[in-house]
Amino acid sequence: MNAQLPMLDTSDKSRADAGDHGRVDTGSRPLPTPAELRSSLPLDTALRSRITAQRQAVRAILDGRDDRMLVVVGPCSIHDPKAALEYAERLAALAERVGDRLLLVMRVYVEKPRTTVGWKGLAYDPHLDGSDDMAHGLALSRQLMRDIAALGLPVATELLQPLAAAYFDDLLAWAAIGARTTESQIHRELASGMEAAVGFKNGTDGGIEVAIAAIRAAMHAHRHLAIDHNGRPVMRETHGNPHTHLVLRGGHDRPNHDAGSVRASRKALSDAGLAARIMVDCSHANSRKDHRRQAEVLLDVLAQRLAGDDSLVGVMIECNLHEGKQPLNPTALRYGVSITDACLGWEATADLLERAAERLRDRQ
Ligand SMILES: O=C[C@H](O)[C@H](O)COP(=O)(O)O
Ligand SMILES: C=C(OP(=O)(O)O)C(=O)O
Repeated sequence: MNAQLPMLDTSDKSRADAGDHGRVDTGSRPLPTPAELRSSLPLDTALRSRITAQRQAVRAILDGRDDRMLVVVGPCSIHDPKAALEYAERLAALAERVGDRLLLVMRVYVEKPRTTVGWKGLAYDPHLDGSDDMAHGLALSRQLMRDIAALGLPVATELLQPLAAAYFDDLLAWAAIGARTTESQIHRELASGMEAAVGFKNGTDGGIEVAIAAIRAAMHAHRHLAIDHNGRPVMRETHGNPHTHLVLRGGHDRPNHDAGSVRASRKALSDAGLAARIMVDCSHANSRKDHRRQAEVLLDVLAQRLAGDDSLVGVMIECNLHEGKQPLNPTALRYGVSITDACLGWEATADLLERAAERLRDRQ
């Protein structure tokens, strides 16, 4: 019990020492703490209240107190803050036009999970060149989310690296835990401490059981290991998040937005004693990775909703200023085009959402 612990050597030299497999850990670069970044990019009282109101609006839809549909829409990933802000300005104007029937929340995805390897997002590699200037990436991400929230648009993101969440989670109205991390206890703990509502994607194989288990886990209070805003390790206590839900994204090229799959998901939720609230991701395996098919998926979900399925509380759409995707070549990038998954273009999405709002109005 009283054994002497070795003194910790935190010098760069120690970090660069060779491991026993003969390879070197190439070192580390210090980053600002979340507290430091938050104080250099603070939220004023008006913005704080606005974000509280945005979160309440999302929760009201999930609780069935507001019969509008939640629409999480925006680029697959953000790589150019200027284009993202132009997108946000257009979306904020559209949100006003359809706001009686749809609550638009912008995807501001700054962390990307990769199937194997690839560019990991603005927060990690903002110069898109492998230099991984994370201090700049985290600051850019926070600043962009703050600018978008200030436009009046609720902000959504995928929470991937739990350590990154504290840099921007005070700005979020909605968050996703992705298909590759829904089964992770660490992400369930993270979701259990979030103020924002959290959607859990079904697994990449299409299985919804992992998401249902995740919802149950995140509803509970947890104690877990974490780093506080000042960078200190802490035992964190979470309160449990009552505003979580299932996101159907299909799996292995098999969609799961059809009425049969939605019915089966509703039953599985109810068998687990959970509220039937489902969002359909119109992209990924539901579109069979063909971005144009997102329109068909959305119209199918809308038809189910109009036929009386109120468990369908929301949809997700991957959309950018311009359609499609492009390879990541930092010296030859087309403005407003995705460098990760292919997206619908702005006009097609705006038209689709105007039509969706119109149909929902007709039902009233
Ligand atoms: O939504 C984005 C992608 O589908 C996800 O990040 C996986 O990307 P990858 O298969 O290209 O790595
Ligand atoms: C990575 C994403 O989705 P999924 O986790 O469903 O693959 C995404 O929505 O960007």
